[in-house]
Amino acid sequence: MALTTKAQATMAGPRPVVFSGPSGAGKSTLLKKLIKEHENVFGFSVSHTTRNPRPGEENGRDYHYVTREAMQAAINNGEFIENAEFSGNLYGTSKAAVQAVQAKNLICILDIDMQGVKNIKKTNLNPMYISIQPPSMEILEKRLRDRNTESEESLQKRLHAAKVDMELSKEPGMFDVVIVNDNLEDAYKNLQQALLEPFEFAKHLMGPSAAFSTKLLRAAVSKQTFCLTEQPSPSSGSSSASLRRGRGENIAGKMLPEAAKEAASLPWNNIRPPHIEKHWLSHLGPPDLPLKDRNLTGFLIRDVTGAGGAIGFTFSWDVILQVCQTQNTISLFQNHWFRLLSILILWFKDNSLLSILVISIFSKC
Ligand SMILES: Nc1nc2c(ncn2[C@@H]2O[C@H](COP(=O)(O)OP(=O)(O)O)[C@@H](O)[C@H]2O)c(=O)[nH]1
Ligand SMILES: Nc1ncnc2c1ncn2[C@@H]1O[C@H](COP(=O)(O)OP(=O)(O)O)[C@@H](O)[C@H]1O
Repeated sequence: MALTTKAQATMAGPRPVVFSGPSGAGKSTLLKKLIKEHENVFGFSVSHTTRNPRPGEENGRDYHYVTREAMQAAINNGEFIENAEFSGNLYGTSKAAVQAVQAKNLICILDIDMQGVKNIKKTNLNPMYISIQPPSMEILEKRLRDRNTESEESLQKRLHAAKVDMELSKEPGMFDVVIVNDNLEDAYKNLQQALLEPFEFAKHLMGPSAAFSTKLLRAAVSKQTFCLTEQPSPSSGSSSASLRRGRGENIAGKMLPEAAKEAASLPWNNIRPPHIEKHWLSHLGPPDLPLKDRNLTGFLIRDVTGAGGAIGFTFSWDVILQVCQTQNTISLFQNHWFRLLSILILWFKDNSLLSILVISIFSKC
């Protein structure tokens, strides 16, 4: 057995995660906790701002604190992915800030306001969007007052912006996940669930190989499409063969042999919690969605067929099967010649384009 994913060539790194929500909703509180607990997985995109640092904030860690002139010059120079005016100050995400996180192969977390969300949607960053909302305006105001960081004027501006934000965030499709931060523990649990569910499953599958799981988590969170297989079988020989050919470097690198060993020793029943399976399958889109309209940017593959080792292949046999099942072309795969042809192609050519071509041609049959 093996687990693998492969990113589409156009993806620069793991898929980022955007956090937005009214000032005082609890974004920083939740983000700091998340990043602290998973520092090998998530990295914070340090924005630029013209506002003054608050006590305890650090230049370069919380924000890059700059003058309006310097920031405007950098914006004019094309150094920013997005920027916005909020409560009388400029804020912006520089290209360098995101690149710095992605260069470490971490999932980049952005904390931006609603204007930022709208502007990011016009870029090709393709993040997951999470909205953190307060339980009510009254509670938001109390938290902002208790935080004791704002003047009355700044507080009023934030409360005004919060009303607009809370309305806009209800727009369908604006966010992938909305978390109401009432009880902090519950909100954090929900956040973890949204981000880490694939990871939990992977951990369950992979056992205690933390380093591998971490890599898998990154892969899992950043890919939009996951494929599950039908029939587990305890074959891991083919995977190690692929490994020996040095094809396992993509996500798991040197940890793969260890992971494969662990996985081989796991019992085969009881490894697919149904709710997680449903969650993953939902990423494939509705069954009648044509292949070309699916957001097939990557796969998490369980190689259970013994048909060539999923490691290193963009599309293993089971993935093709899964994709085609959703397209009702399953009968195709009952054709032994086609099976043989696809296995041969996958075995000899680690070439995703060719696989896509084969799938496309045959799925139209
Ligand atoms: N568009 C955009 N908004 C940002 C950026 N950095 C921070 N913000 C937003 O600016 C707003 C004010 O942030 P801040 O002054 O730290 O106050 P706080 O949210 O009350 O802690 C928040 O809604 C942040 O999400 C950025 O780079 N771009
Ligand atoms: N669930 C919660 N219950 C009570 N207080 C909270 C909760 N979440 C955050 N806070 C507090 O509310 C204030 C605003 O949170 P913060 O993380 O600074 O919000 P944001 O980053 O969205 O502006 C902080 O003082 C924080 O300690």
